[in-house]
Amino acid sequence: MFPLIKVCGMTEAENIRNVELQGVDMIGFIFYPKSPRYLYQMPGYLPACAKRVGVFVNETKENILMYTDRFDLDYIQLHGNEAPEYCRSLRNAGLHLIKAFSISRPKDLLAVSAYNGLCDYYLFDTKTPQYGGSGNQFDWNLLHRYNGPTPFLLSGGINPYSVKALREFCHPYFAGIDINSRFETAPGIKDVERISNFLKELNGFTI
Ligand SMILES: O=C(O)c1ccccc1NCC(=O)[C@H](O)[C@H](O)COP(=O)(O)O
Repeated sequence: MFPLIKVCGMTEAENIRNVELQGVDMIGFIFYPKSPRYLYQMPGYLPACAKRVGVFVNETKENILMYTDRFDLDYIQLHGNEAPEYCRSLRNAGLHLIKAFSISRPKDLLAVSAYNGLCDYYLFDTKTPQYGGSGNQFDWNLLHRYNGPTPFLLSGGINPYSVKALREFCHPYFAGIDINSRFETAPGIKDVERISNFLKELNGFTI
């Protein structure tokens, strides 16, 4: 099986249930009001097998704790300019963290080491003024300068045609992928068939 699969930016109950049935490992909910995938009300279904990931951008600790409690979140994904000390304080409160880093050039990886030991995963995404969900890919070769120790999710513009590149991508700390806008019929609504076909292809089945 391919490493971890996270599907991000889900909003609607039946859609969540059907995506979870594809065997994905993590499902992300975006609690950032400026995102077109903002989850503004509790869906009628939340994942029971896939881990629940709450995505936040420069959010207060108080609100993060409130959402964690309300949605029973397994991971908190920090997608803004959150400092290492802020991550430490969330970790000390018992939260499991995924810290996102926006990558467009080698120097963007310099900030990463300050977060070592504070996060369960890093998520390397494409730099965009909207913080995430750009649908654009960055140069994955830049990640060969990253030498751990935190495992990472690869993100940013992954699409149904990324299978070959993903199967060829090799890195000792590569833990999985995060998919989002390239698998949507509308913001926040995922195309289950597109995801299903993609996962079959990724795992080596022909479709
Ligand atoms: O998806 C959003 O709208 C979003 C907005 C603000 C912060 C984070 C956001 N998404 C977080 C993710 O983990 C996305 O999956 C990631 O940015 C990749 O998205 P895409 O390029 O669309 O595959």
